[in-house]
Amino acid sequence: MKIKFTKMHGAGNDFVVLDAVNQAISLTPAQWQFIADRRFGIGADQMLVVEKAQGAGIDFRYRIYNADGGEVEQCGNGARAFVRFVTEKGLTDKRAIRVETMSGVIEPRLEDDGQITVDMGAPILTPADVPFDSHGLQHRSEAEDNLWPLDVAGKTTWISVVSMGNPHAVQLVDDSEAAPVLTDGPLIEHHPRFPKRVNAGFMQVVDRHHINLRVYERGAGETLACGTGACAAVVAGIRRGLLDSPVAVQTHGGVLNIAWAGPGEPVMMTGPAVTVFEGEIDLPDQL
Ligand SMILES: N[C@H](CCC[C@H](N)C(=O)O)C(=O)O
Repeated sequence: MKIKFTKMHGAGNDFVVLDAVNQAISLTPAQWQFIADRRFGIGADQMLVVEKAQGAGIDFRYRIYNADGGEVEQCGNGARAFVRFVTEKGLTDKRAIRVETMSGVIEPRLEDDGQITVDMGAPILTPADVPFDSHGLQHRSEAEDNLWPLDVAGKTTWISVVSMGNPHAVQLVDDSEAAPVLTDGPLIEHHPRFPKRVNAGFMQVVDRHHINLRVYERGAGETLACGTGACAAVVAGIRRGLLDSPVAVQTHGGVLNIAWAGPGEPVMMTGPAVTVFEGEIDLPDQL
């Protein structure tokens, strides 16, 4: 099955983007895994599928698949790549676009300087809605935030839990480069207290307007940047009284700028999106 694709990235978080407006796309998890494979396939952290809108007043729908083949609710860097894609493909002439995802409608906007700002919606802060199973745990209050003790390989790790439509567990570390991202990341991702698994963020506060962040992503492993992870980390840092909006989030792939005015308010994310190359893959029908 021949499929045209566009290879893109947002701050190094890389994507294979498929136009499902002009070609029918219906793949199995094994086929998504094949596309994501960096040796046997194209290689990507996530695959993004751009479709015609389904709801009134909505311009597009976009679906997100992790490298492990699972469909997920939200992708912040992907939302910026989506805007670059539909603009470059001439699928819209709008600068502000309403796009429906599995977790609701977001509003990305192409800025004059080429950066893209996305209204990511308000964070979800009730543990059960993240979802996080807090039963039997005693949280620790820090300013506006509740920190939860997570048993990670016999060690207690205090985490904030935040959903940006997708689940995040954010912990504070002294040095993000020395943080146990590759050892503790998968243990947190698959921790039984996260029924839908979780993205594990490791945040180092540099000052009240700057953090370093690494994220071990659900279904993808450590990525060079995580947009929703940057949003979740800034929300957690502001609630803990450690940060003031706006915050520059330094990731291994570049800087994301996050602003949040407080509970009930949307998180605004600004960052880059780059088209790397176009291609066509002859995808095996049976995998
Ligand atoms: N791995 C994430 C999806 C992609 C999120 C990340 N790439 C972003 O930019 O937000 C999850 O399973 O929730």
